[in-house]
Amino acid sequence: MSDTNAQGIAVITGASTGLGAVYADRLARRGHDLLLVARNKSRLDTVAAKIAENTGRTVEVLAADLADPTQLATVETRLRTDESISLLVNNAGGTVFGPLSQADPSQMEDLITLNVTSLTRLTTAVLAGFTRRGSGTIINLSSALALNVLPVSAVYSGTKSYVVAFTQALQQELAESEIRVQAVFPGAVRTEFWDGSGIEVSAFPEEWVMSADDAVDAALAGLDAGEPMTLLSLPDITDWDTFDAARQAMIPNLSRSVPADRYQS
Ligand SMILES: NC(=O)C1=CN([C@@H]2O[C@H](COP(=O)(O)OP(=O)(O)OC[C@H]3O[C@@H](n4cnc5c(N)ncnc54)[C@H](OP(=O)(O)O)[C@@H]3O)[C@@H](O)[C@H]2O)C=CC1
Ligand SMILES: N[C@@H](C=O)C(=O)O
Repeated sequence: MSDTNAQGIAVITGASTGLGAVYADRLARRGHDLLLVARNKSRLDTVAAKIAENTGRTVEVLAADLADPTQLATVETRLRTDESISLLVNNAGGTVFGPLSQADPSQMEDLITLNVTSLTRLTTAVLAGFTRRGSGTIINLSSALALNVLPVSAVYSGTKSYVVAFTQALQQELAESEIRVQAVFPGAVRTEFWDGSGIEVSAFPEEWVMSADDAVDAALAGLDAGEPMTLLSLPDITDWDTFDAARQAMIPNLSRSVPADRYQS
């Protein structure tokens, strides 16, 4: 699945800072031209100018709020129609941590719109061209909190679990094609993600928190190795295989004409 000396445009959402800005740098160094998406145009311009100067690649920016249907549609149209696009990183995402009983429903809805709806619509849009051209790569940012579900992460963990199921289904749908889909599970990474989230990343022990540089380099190493699921700090990836094998082992018994014995009197 390596895309070293890559061709084509890589589209990275949430590229104005954090993991997205590092993905942009690394993918440009691998030979991609870039289309960078986020809300803050001046920050995007700064990231783009630096990468263009360092790598000589063409770097375009598209300022868009992916939680806004009209602005999202503009990005979708570009993904659906630009035949040069070869890679999409669905990285833009946010969080709010706290008990759901005290949550603002509108804020939760906005989180779902960004983390789930925009990722789904952008993937659908880019797949149209990937399917026509018979190749392409999609990288979906999930989270360790898809697996480490906490009392304060009902909506965030829910959105990131969606990313896992969505990615697994797509991997099956596209298994016979040259289109690759990877889910990435970062643990805590030192970025602006934590600002205003309800949790101070500075309160975590140093050994829990990865740098954005290390996180993206590890994620791309997982991509190069052909991993469908990349759990950045998990020492043994076969732990994931064991976990997923247990899920699959249940499948033959998940739909039967009669309830399980324990539900019958
Ligand atoms: N940091 C961490 O500990 C972890 C992060 N992740 C995931 O990794 C991904 C990247 O996180 P990280 O880099 O840390 O986050 P940051 O908060 O550092 O960056 C988020 C990026 O998304 C953009 N963004 C936010 N909202 C929108 C929006 N409505 N429309 C368009 N762009 C938007 C931001 O730019 P702008 O404000 O300009 O729009 C920014 O470029 C997320 O999906 C996150 O859930 C997963 C696990 C752990
Ligand atoms: N994955 C991180 C947040 O999304 C974490 O594990 O804290």
